[in-house]
Amino acid sequence: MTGRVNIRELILGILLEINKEGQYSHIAIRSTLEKYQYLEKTERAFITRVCEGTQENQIRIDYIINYFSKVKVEKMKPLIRELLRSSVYQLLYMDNVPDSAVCNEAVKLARKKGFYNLTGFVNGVLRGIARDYKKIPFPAKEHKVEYLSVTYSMPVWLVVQFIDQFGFENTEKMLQASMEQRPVTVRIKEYLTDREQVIQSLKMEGVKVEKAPYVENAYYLSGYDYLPALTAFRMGNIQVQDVSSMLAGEAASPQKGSYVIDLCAAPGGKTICVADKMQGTGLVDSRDVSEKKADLIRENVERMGMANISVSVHDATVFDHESVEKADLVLADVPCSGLGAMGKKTDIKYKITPGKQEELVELQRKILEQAACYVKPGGVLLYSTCTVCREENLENVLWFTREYPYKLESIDDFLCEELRSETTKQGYLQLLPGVHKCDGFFLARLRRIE
Ligand SMILES: C[S@@+](CC[C@H](N)C(=O)[O-])C[C@H]1O[C@@H](n2cnc3c(N)ncnc32)[C@H](O)[C@@H]1O
Repeated sequence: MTGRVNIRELILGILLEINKEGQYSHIAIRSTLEKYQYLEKTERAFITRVCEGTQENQIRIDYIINYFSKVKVEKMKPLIRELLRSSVYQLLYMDNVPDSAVCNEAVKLARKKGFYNLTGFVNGVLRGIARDYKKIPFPAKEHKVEYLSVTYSMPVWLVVQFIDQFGFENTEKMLQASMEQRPVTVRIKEYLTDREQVIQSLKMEGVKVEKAPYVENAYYLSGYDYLPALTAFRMGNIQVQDVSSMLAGEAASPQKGSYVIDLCAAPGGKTICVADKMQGTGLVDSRDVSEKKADLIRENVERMGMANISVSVHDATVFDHESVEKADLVLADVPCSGLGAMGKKTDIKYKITPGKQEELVELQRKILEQAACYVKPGGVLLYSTCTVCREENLENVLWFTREYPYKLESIDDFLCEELRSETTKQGYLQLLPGVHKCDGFFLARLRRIE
């Protein structure tokens, strides 16, 4: 590794930024990598892997450290805590890094950062773990909450909520799935696009293309270096989107010529999907809360070559007189806790708290209140989130149907046989990672009755 900078010191800096200063992990990692652009590819990969892995497995790693250390993790100096965490990750999850190197580097770094009196402590804890890791008594399966929390590094309050809502078995499937890697999923554009030709072009560039489940034009891609460099991407024939999100477009299923308002649209996934389904007709009025977000939509709309989309900045919690009873279809793909995609965003599970969840429910209902006014009588409101929490999903929809003149209507006609169930007949679908073959997601189709 290069002598110019200590890679493990950079990792320490990133982890402190995330856990002490509350930064999102992908932002902290990205800004460090941008700052040190001269690093070699292997060094960049090492930094990303250790930071993401340490974050993802933090609760389990802390359990291990606490077993070997008299001072508990939460009482440690932040720098020593992050140093131990990232070193334990390397010891236990990275076979190609020798244990002695991990321990020596950690001791050197503790000394460099001025913690001379703690070098013996750091050394003792790490060598103890390297030697006796197999002796740790991890929680047994009978202790359901602790077992799931430590095995899958999931905060206890979320484990309790999940078991209550989905039962133990489904919760374990969800948590297991959240730790597995899945290939990137893309939607191949429908309108004026020859799907077979797009697949051929991807294959010719060495990409492995596999059919993804549930949606006709959903595919898994792997084996490429840089997705934006692929011809199919540059030509606007494919759009990165999880199958769960594509299902919102399926359930929305707009008529040709419709006027659609997408209230929370960035980066534009569902906007594009719905506009594509209208085959160049009608208009999708695509909105988000800031200019920065609107630009993200514009970038994607332009690349995909969609003419029936207009993009603007609008706060969905603020009433818009101009839109009253104008839309055939309103999409309310609201901000949410994002726990359906916790496998992709490793720190989401630590950032959300019961208080933040309550605030989100309030925001979601505020957006729904406005959305209710924009749908024409007889029109459709499609509510969706990328989370699994009942409070943000079914409970919001049931509240909405009590307060506003809407009723849930069956989505069975828009879904493949495999996804149809009692709830889809009633008008909603809760997807769970590990139970379904996609991210966690919720969608409900509501018809305005007066
Ligand atoms: C789940 S994401 C939307 C994803 C998007 N529909 C797609 O398919 O690509 C939620 C969006 O809500 C936006 N948002 C948050 N608060 C908002 C508000 N008050 N008004 C409008 N949009 C808001 C966020 O900026 C974010 O882009």
